[in-house]
Amino acid sequence: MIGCFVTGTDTGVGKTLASCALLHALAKHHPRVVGMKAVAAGAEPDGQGGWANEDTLALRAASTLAVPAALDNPVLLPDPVSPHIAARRAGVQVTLPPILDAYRQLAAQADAVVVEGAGGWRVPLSETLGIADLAMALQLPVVLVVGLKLGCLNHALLTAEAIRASGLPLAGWMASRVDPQMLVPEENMDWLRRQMDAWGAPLLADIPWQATPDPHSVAVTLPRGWQ
Ligand SMILES: Nc1ncnc2c1ncn2[C@@H]1O[C@H](COP(=O)(O)OP(=O)(O)OP(=O)(O)O)[C@@H](O)[C@H]1O
Ligand SMILES: C[C@H](N)[C@H](N)CCCCCC(=O)O
Ligand SMILES: [Mg+2]
Repeated sequence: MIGCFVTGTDTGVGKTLASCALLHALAKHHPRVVGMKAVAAGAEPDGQGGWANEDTLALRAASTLAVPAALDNPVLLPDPVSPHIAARRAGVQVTLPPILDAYRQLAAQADAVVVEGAGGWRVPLSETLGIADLAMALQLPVVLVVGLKLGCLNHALLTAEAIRASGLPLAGWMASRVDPQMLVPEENMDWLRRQMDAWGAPLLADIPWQATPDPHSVAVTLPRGWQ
């Protein structure tokens, strides 16, 4: 069973796009791939009389294994805010055991599981629990998505350092060119690439700015081993 945990330098940097691309790529050689949005903050009508999170729906569309919502999105919080606040507002205490149980059930059925975090590495899930704790409990290699924009160099290095401190392997990183107006993007990429190389983290994808995000077009660019 292949698994990874996708984190980012921030919220809104392209983790969902990157996770869907990983699923499409892995599906080329692994018949049963599934995405997991362990903790989702924000829900929309699902068109079937219920509620669903848009990241969960995107991951589901990129998965080849259909599973109950309790497995691919064990925690769904209505408000699109930090999960610890969304949970408090919903009267929910986010704890690890139900999430780990859902992950184990997915891992038992799938050849590959891609778990998308929420926001960045240190986002709180409760007063005592955070995204990093979840990644450590899952014991998965981490893929870091860097939203390429002014400020991302600092965020990328801080996040890489924190992942290293957690003891989890940093399997690689992806750049997502979220700001088409960014000045000197290649110079930023060059510095990031050298820093991440020094961390032993290869660049897995350089995702161009896409007016309509297309995970299939990213999947075909991933290195061997991921597809
Ligand atoms: N390379 C890109 N080009 C253009 N738009 C992008 C790119 N990457 C991400 N986006 C857009 O930026 C927005 C945020 O991306 P996305 O939802 O993947 O972020 P995220 O990191 O998954 O955030 P969250 O913490 O909410 O899960 C989306 O509208 C997405 O389509
Ligand atoms: C609601 C949003 N789309 C994400 N799922 C959650 C982002 C939490 C960010 C918290 C923070 O770092 O300030
Ligand atoms: Mg997302």
